[in-house]
Amino acid sequence: MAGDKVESFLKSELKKKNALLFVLIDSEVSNLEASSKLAKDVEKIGASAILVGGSSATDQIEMAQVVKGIKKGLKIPIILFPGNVTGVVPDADAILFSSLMNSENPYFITQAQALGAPSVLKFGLEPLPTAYLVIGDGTSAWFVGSARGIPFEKPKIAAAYSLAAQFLGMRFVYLEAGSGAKTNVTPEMVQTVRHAFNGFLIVGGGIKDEKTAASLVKAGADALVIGTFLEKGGSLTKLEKIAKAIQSSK
Ligand SMILES: CC(C)=CCC/C(C)=C/CC/C(C)=C/CC/C(C)=C/COP(=O)(O)OP(=O)(O)O
Ligand SMILES: O=P(O)(O)OC[C@@H](O)CO
Ligand SMILES: [Mg+2]
Repeated sequence: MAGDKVESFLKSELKKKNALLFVLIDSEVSNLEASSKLAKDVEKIGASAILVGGSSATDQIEMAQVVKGIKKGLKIPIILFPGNVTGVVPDADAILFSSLMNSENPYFITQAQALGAPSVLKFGLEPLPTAYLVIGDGTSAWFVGSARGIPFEKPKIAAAYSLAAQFLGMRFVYLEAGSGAKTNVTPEMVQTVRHAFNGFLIVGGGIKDEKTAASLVKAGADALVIGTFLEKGGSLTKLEKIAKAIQSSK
């Protein structure tokens, strides 16, 4: 079984930087060359991990090639972010081994996990046990994952799921508004979840400016995920400002 290298790395990064930037690379959107360059560039400006995945990334060969290509010369970990069993590929350092706890379809709660687990073991990936909570509706993750989205204005529901995740032994919670979401998870929800949950708190979906990033970190997020901003051609200078806001706002 893979050890706890990535989890320990993230914890030590947290001590140094107080909150972390994760960059999401969608293997379907960026080609290999662009992805490798992007991964190196964001490492330079202080990202702590690269997530690779997509809710409709079903081409396992393409995913595997992107992961292998990005890895060359990269020091920060590559963490798989699977939307299905097809998202489990070799050469990454770890995997968000997630259960979409508020899905209406048991496939996304336990079945994909059972089908994917043998490959996680075979590929030596470090599983990061993650409660993946979809907030709101209308996004790919919400639709593909058959989520009953937690309303943005119901932080207590998100906190109850996070507490349940903790009692189930999960060490990561991911509050997901969905890639390209019009509105991000609110700081109020992050704060309420922070009070209930002791582990590593990831927040993503629709984050594209320093002010929002700072407010989510102040509310208690440990890591923020940014994908669409870069997919849409957002500049690295602006991302660096967001990274600085994340790392100095607690
Ligand atoms: C642990 C294993 C093997 C599988 C987990 C399976 C689960 C819980 C899936 C959750 C549902 C789901 C579809 C999540 C998608 C997460 C994801 C990678 C989102 C980012 O991708 P998008 O950018 O939304 O994808 P598109 O670009 O395809 O819209
Ligand atoms: O693409 P964006 O909106 O940055 O969201 C990132 C991530 O939370 C999506 O799964
Ligand atoms: Mg995408």
